[in-house]
Amino acid sequence: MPPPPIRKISLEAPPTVVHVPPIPLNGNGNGNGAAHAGGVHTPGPPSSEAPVIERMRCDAVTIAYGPKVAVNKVDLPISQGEVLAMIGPSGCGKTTLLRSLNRLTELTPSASRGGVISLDGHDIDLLEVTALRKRVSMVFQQPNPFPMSVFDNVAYGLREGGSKRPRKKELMEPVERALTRAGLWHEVKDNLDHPALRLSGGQQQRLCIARSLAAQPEVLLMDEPCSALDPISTGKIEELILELREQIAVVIVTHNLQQAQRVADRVAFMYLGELVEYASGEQIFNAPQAQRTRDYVGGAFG
Ligand SMILES: Nc1ncnc2c1ncn2[C@@H]1O[C@H](COP(=O)(O)OP(=O)(O)OP(=O)(O)O)[C@@H](O)[C@H]1O
Repeated sequence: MPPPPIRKISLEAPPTVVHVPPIPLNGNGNGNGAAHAGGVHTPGPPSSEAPVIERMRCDAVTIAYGPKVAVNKVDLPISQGEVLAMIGPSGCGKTTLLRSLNRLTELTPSASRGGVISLDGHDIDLLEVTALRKRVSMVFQQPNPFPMSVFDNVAYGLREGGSKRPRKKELMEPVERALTRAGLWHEVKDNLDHPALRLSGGQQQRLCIARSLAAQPEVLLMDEPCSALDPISTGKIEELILELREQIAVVIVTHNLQQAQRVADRVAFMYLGELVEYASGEQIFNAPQAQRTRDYVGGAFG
């Protein structure tokens, strides 16, 4: 698909666009500099000092719906070993950018994209799309379990694509592992044959995460995963996010700035399709560089 024409978005006051510096792989192995040094930003460091490894990268990514540019020339690294939160007011392009990471934007006929998105150095446009979506998996705002049993929901990703259909017995161990990683095993282990739709909203969302994890993704994209959940379920998902970041790259879109403070090592603040500031959570919430970021995290606009 040809890249869309790069149009200047008209802004009353153009935001300061901060170019993304390369992530330093520093001595403490988490690439965060002072991100964990204290202040309001409190995600615990990965327990095993997991190294930060860049898995994906956006270079000059522009996405338009017809003539309307929704994301404008965004450069962004996405790394395993830390959680990236995308924040910004409604309509600033967070979801559009997130969905482009596993080419879900292609499902919207009017959408076109320019720039390059790479996964482990390979242009995702050159990858087979089903394989890409297994490697870069998405959890949506509303839990969307399939109308089948708890077990079959998680086994779905394992059964897909293989030349031979594995037996239920062979699937039990990977299903248990995925449900355990999603923090749901103990709540459902005696009811694996029950319909998934009978689970609570929070359990359904963790089931969807387990279904994604069963396919062993390298990147997990989460679009407002807690917006439909109560505080206890939200807390469980946030704990899970912090555990997962050691093994995979996690990107979360959230409107909830407290949530971003709790879980994010890195934060990308977007405004009107531009990446205004990309920095550690510590910097974004305690010492933002751009006036627009200061206004947003300070609550001057939402
Ligand atoms: N399918 C679509 N067709 C046309 N325009 C779209 C489509 N989806 C999104 N847009 C537009 O693209 C821009 C960015 O939308 P997007 O949903 O990515 O923003 P967002 O920051 O995720 O917003 P929110 O926080 O409200 O979910 C908006 O102006 C929106 O109206």
